[in-house]
Amino acid sequence: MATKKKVKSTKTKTAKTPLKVVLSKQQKIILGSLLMLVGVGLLISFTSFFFTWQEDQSLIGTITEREVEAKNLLSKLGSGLGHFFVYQGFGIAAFAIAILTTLTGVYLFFDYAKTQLKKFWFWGILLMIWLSVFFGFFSKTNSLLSGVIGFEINDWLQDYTGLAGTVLLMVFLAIVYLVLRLKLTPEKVIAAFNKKKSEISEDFNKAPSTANIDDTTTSEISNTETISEVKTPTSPITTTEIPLNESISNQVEKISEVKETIIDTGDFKVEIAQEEEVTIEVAKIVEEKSEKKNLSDKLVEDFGEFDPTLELSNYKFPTIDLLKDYTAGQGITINQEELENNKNRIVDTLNNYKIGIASIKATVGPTVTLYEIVPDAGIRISKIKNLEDDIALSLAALGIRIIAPIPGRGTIGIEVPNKNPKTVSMRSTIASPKFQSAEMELPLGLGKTISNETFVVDLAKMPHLLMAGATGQGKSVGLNAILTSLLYKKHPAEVKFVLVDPKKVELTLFNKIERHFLAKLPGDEDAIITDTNKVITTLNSLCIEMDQRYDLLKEAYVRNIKEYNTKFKARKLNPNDGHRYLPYIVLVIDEFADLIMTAGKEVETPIARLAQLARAIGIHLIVATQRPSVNVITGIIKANFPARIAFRVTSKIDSRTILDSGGADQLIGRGDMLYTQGNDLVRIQCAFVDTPEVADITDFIGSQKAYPEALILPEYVGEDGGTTIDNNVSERDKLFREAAEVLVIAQQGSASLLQRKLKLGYNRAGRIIDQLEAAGIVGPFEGSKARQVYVPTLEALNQLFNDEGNN
Ligand SMILES: Nc1ncnc2c1ncn2[C@@H]1O[C@H](COP(=O)(O)OP(=O)(O)OP(=O)(O)O)[C@@H](O)[C@H]1O
Repeated sequence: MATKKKVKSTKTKTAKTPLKVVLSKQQKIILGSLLMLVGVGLLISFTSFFFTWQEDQSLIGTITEREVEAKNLLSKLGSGLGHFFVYQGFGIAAFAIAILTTLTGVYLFFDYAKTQLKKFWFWGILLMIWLSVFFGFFSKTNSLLSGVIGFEINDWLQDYTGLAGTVLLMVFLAIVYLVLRLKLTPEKVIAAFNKKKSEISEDFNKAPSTANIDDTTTSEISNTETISEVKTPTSPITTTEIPLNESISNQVEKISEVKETIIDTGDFKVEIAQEEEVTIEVAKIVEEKSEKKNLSDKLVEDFGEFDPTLELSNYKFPTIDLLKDYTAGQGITINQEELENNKNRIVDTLNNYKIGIASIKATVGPTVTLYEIVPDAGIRISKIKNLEDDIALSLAALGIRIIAPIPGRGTIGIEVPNKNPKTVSMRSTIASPKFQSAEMELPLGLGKTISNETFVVDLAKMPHLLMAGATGQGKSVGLNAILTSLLYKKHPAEVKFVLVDPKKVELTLFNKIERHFLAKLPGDEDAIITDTNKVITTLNSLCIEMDQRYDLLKEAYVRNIKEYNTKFKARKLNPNDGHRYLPYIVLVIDEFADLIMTAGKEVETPIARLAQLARAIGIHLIVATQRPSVNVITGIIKANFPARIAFRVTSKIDSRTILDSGGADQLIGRGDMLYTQGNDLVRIQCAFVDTPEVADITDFIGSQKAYPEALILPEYVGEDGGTTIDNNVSERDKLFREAAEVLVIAQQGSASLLQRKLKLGYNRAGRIIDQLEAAGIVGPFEGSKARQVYVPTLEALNQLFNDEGNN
């Protein structure tokens, strides 16, 4: 329950951009020492005031004059402070102010958690007021005891409730204090009282009882050892043994005098010490207090929750004015004439096909207007759907989309593009309350829906996003809008990007925030990956990171990154055991088609693995492609990317590949897009963020203090660890060179190709392939796929052999 509450509170904390003043370590030390000295100064001046106030009294009013001499140890300042806090204020209780100020200084100086300090101040001030009122009873004998405030409150209370009433009220307040502050309960008081009582009675009884016991031991039998030595075959000896161990002695309140008892055994007499009138009073069992606070709670109390943002605690989120307002403050304007015309054309067209309309309603969006039609009873929906092209023709507009029926509304929607589409600026999306108050892990402000609502989705819930769109339709702008959203909402400690940009131009601006927001491979210079081979290494490295994160989650007994981080923040996971705060990792791949074409399975396999498993551990994928064909967006990729964005594509087939339905081919471009998360399609006008704006944002972030380096991903050592065969030229097969030429020409490192072309047996071909690998001509074994050929042309191969010959 308690943890639940905590989670909630941290949630709200992260949702709002923090505004609290955070002091640096140096500032804390300076302020702390200043407060400590002020506190000590107050202590000196108050103490001194008690001895000198009468002499200094005459100075009041003239205290600002330099010639005047005060007796207080802190001179006029001390006398003034004493007069203000002690005489005019709270009397002797004013010392609380001096003590609390000193304490505050100590807390700041040593950077202790502030929660305890707040409690000290709260209770300290209350106690001070109570004491000054209490001393008000005695202020007639000494006016300094209560100060003016204490006296006045006491006097006021006595006027209204009389002396008895005031005393009762003060007693009540004292009880409240004792119960709430010192957690005193009647049981505790009684237990303490009983303990004291038993201690006293024990002390009291000790002297005579020991004397008696001594007597008996010296006489005959006094302990069990001696009794066991006594052989008593016939009649058993009744012995009363009282183990006087410590715990019982505490509980036994009263043991009366011990006296000698004589037991007749027949043969001889045994005298044992026996206590007379043993009355055992068992003290009330005091429930052992169960320790409510474990180590983590104590750590949190002392140091506060772990704050991942502490290292960059002065980090400033980008300001809204870095973004341009493309609407120039204007919202959507409704063109009544256009609406009327479109409505008439729709009605006429449908009437031509004998479809009557019961009602029609228009919702004007930034780029399209939705006309919702309720057809007359008995009209088949498929009939309207089939008329899509005819309606489009009669409206003479590109990008008509018919939604029949609109899910959950029971109407038929016809989306008609506006004559003057409006740009939705990123600024309005970021500034919208919906985005600002979004309590999401990774909120993305994508743009505005047809009903002009800002559309915000959580990438963490998607959990991966596939984007497609023909060239120039707004894909890059969309990617920038996504990255901008995250930059406006997330601290560098909370999210890291892995950017793959084969086009080498789209994402370069983000290089400036490398040490804030990017992750890269160990030893790499650039964080933004443009080379296909590096993409493979990066993806595999992310798979290792994923596996490591799963191990951490398993050890922490949690199911996902959110629970893990909450537990880590509550200091329940020990960093010495390898636990660390886990930032979200967002992998962005622009131009996925290029990658699949060049690296195929090598890219597809780790992507599919990440997409399948990475959601729980906070790695999310955004994959964009120009060519949404089935050999790029394969079944396995599609199955793991339920969230998809389609900008305008060129054919219905492409639309089906990306969305599993048509529609994307009917869009009008320029950021007009369809979004689906597995069920409904939502038409959105993507927020527009231009390159200069992105540059301003990255400049703004890049100019701030950063981490020493980008987040370093785990090292991935590929299977190309080298073959066991030495690159020994003399031991090479006679057909080595020919084989190399065959493979370089075919650009395919397969043994079966050699078998066919050179008419070799399987074993010999395999051996030659190994030798070629050792020589660095072909890549390592890659399962069912042919090995890569590292030498691109025959010229290069000749060069390689020449170099070898020269060495
Ligand atoms: N949301 C939008 N609002 C208004 N205009 C847009 C929007 N998105 C894109 N555009 C316009 O379309 C142009 C091309 O967009 P963008 O560069 O994003 O296309 P693209 O799909 O990434 O193209 P390519 O695949 O060739 O890189 C932009 O320069 C801009 O003028």
